[in-house]
Amino acid sequence: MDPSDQKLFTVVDFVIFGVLLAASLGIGLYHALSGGRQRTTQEFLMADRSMKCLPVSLSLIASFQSAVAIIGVPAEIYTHGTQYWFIGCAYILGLLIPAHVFIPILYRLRLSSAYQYLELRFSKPVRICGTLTFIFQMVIYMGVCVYTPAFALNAVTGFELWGTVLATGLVCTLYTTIGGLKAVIWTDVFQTLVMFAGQLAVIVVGVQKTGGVSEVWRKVWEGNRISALDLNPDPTERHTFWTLGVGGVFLMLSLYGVNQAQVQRYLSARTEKDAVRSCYMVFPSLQLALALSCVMGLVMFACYCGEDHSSKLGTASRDAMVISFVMDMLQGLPGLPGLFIACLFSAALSTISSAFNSLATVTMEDLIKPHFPAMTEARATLLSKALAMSYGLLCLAMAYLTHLMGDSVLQVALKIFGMVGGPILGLFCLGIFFPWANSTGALAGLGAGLAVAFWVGIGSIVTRSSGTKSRAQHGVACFPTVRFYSLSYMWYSAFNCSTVILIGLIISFLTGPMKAEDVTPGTVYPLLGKLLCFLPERHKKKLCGVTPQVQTVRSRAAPRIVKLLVFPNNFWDSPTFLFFTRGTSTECILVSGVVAFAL
Ligand SMILES: CC(C)(CO)[C@@H](O)C(=O)NCCC(=O)O
Ligand code: NA
Repeated sequence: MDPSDQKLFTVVDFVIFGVLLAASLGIGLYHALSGGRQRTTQEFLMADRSMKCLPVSLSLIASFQSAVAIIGVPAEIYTHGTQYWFIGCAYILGLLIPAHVFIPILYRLRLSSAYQYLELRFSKPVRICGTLTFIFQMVIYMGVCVYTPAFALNAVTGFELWGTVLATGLVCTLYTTIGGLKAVIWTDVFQTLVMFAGQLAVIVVGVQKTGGVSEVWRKVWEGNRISALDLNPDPTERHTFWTLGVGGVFLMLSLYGVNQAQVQRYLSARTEKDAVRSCYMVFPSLQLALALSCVMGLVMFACYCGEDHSSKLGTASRDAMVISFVMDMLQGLPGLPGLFIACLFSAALSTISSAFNSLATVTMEDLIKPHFPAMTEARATLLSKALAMSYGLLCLAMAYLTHLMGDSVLQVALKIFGMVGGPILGLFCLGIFFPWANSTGALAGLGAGLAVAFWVGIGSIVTRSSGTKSRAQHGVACFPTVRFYSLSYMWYSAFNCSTVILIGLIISFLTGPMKAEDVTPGTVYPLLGKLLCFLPERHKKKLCGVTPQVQTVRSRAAPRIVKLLVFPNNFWDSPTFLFFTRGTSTECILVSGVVAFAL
């Protein structure tokens, strides 16, 4: 560290940063020594399925709100104005659909890994392909997450880059390995609060130094940074209402609907109601997080008036400029630079800890356990801990790979979500909404989805064109493929998800669609049945695969044989009813057993 930094960071700052690390480790240690002492995989990976909704909801926000968002969003607003803020519109459907479609289905199946669903609905190979795709996504993403704060800090303050990466990775690995999911969730709660506090501090000080709210407003208004709703339908336009508000819904679904890191949190909730409620509670907090990042970008603009400070920093990165702005603002206010660094690292730690734990879970549940059904619980837990630790170390290696990429970090992260998360979302949608889809279709769909995703994604990197077109270039005639490569990255999730569904359905129909009675009960959401509620009952049954199965069982109440009509996919209409006929009368029982009455 050179001498100028010693002015920037006082003892108080180092203490605050130290407290963050110590508190995170302390929470890890507490959960290693309390409760069941992390001796079962149920506790280590599922937090004993006993979490209440408040910690779960704060933890849900923390998973995908990393230093990438803290630095990347202000950099985006500073450069391009507030258009990105409209992604907040996508949070509505992006959280309502997970709460009312994905959570009920996944929670009621009592899964441990989201990808178990794929085996129940399709087959084992689909589950394994889904799991491998998820691992690929999270491993690349966590590299970006651990690298970003270290890189930005290094560019501005001269903190040793690889030392910072190593420290973050190791601290996180340690508390994740000893404390399990409980520690991950409770550190998330603490870290989310630190994250909000740090951003708020920068904004308050920044507004004050720029001369008050009205002055900030005047400058960003005159500087043309307040964007009107852009309704341009062109899919190559990087940020418009359609790319953000509609494409963003698919991005949100891939993160909040089917990503293991989030699904694991829903499954760790005490009850389904807690899981749904926590998903609802994400909405205001995520809006707050978005607003804080956007306002920080505006304050930065008001302060610098759009000047290009990158030459001063010796780096062309807008991301590093955000840190330099923050340090400018907070200089001479003991404690605040430390709080902001703590905020940055809180965001990063809470994301990579979720990644480590979810990766350990899927590797254990989807790849290892099925092959060793006789494994003892003690050994399985030990192995899970070893996995969490190995992914921690792998994360360090991935940080090095990110180092070689070099793009706006926000764009890199959102591209990964779209390119790899989009096809996984497609796989789940195929299973949940289309009862005819079969296993061959799912595999072909996933393969095609990933192939197209990488074709467009890599094409855009090579031709440097993903939605980077400016208005001046509109008239330029391009080759159709180049235009294809310039698809806005905000459409990646929707586009890749649709490819999987389309190819999946075509192949399913060619190879013989799934019959209603072969679909595992509880794995399909009768979407068509809900949409076509005006149709007569028997047509609806055909369309959404709710033909009752006739099962003959011996009832305990009446020891003779009764016929049981089970509506396999109609479980959605909770509470679930079982109809059974006895002689000429039909009886209906509420499965929960609270009410039983004769029809
Ligand atoms: C995931 C969203 C889009 C939700 O607003 C946002 O948190 C975001 O832009 N995240 C970027 C990725 C990251 O922060 O690691
Ligand atoms: Na985070």
